[in-house]
Amino acid sequence: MNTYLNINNLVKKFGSFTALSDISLQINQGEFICFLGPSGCGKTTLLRAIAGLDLATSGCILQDGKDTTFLPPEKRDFGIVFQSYALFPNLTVAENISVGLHNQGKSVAEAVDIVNHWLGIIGLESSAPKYPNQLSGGQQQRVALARALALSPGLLLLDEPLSALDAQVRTHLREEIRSLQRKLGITTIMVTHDQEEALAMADRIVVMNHGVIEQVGTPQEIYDKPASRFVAEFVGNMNFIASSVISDDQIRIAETLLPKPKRELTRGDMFDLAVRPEDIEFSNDSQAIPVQIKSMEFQGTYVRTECQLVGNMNGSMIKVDVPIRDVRKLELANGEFRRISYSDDFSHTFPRKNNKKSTQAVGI
Ligand SMILES: Nc1ncnc2c1ncn2[C@@H]1O[C@H](COP(=O)(O)OP(=O)(O)OP(=O)(O)O)[C@@H](O)[C@H]1O
Repeated sequence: MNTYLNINNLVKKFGSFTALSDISLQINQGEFICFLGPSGCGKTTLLRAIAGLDLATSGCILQDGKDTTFLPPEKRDFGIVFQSYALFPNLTVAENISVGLHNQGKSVAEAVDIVNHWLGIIGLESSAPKYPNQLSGGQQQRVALARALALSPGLLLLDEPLSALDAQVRTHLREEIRSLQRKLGITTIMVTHDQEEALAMADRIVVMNHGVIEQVGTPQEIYDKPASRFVAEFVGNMNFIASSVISDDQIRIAETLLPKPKRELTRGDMFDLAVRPEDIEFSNDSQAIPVQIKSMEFQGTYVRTECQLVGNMNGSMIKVDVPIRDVRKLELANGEFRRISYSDDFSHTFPRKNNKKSTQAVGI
């Protein structure tokens, strides 16, 4: 695959504060990449460095083989869409889309053709003479997208483009953006703090925290094989169950002894066993872990139960998601004592956060 954007050892400082610390990342031609992370992790700063809106302190950025690290934005080849629609309020929809085209030296006739083409793609042909304040948020964001794409950039940058929209419009527009991006084959980077959005849209997700990259991977890799405790905590739901290694082949969770996972764990280690709620099941196996069901919440396609480990009644809850068709078979009820099990293939181990000697279960 061709690398389109090559970011090497990028550092960005604001005074003495390091917003980006030694970021290296390769993005392939045509990929849809999401920068995902909590507020303040540096994702917008990285996007702005790529756009030239904030210059990097050190490191380099190559776009299509050309060093763009210190080029001003107007010398770079990208289109950008911001969270706030950033349309010119005094220009019509058609004029908003054509602004950059005139700057690019297109004739009036060429610009009209291009504008009509994009109005057709975003389904707003009849809105050409309207002003931005006569459009809904979703429509304005479509116009902003058309304006960015009308210039045929090599790179599309999207800075939380959906976060100001209501849930239904957001889901609809994310499908539209993704299918348009696939059709055009344009390399795209989207900043988001919404993990669902990233999991649904991205070819690869770059998970960031405190100015560093924690993990780069496909949505499935990020979800199934979180590379760090931070990723495991940030993406999806995860139980962290306090465990300890008591012998060469056994671990202990509360009062239950279980086979030791086939991982680098040695006798005496205290660790958290991380398991997603959907990867735990209620089991009739007498070796499984005894719990008491403390709450049940109907969630449509599944029921989320919160369970407490028997023998550790002060510990935090373990969440178990039961598919609705199993709920009927299992006849679960609040307050009941049951057993739960998990598979080693769908569990992870992380060093105990506050490495105290304890058998308390830590749920999220
Ligand atoms: N111009 C600036 N001057 C000083 N500090 C800044 C500046 N811009 C960003 N920062 C700091 O750099 C860090 C990263 O900011 P950034 O906007 O990249 O975060 P983010 O991950 O995009 O968060 P959010 O989702 O809240 O926008 C933050 O701590 C922020 O306060």
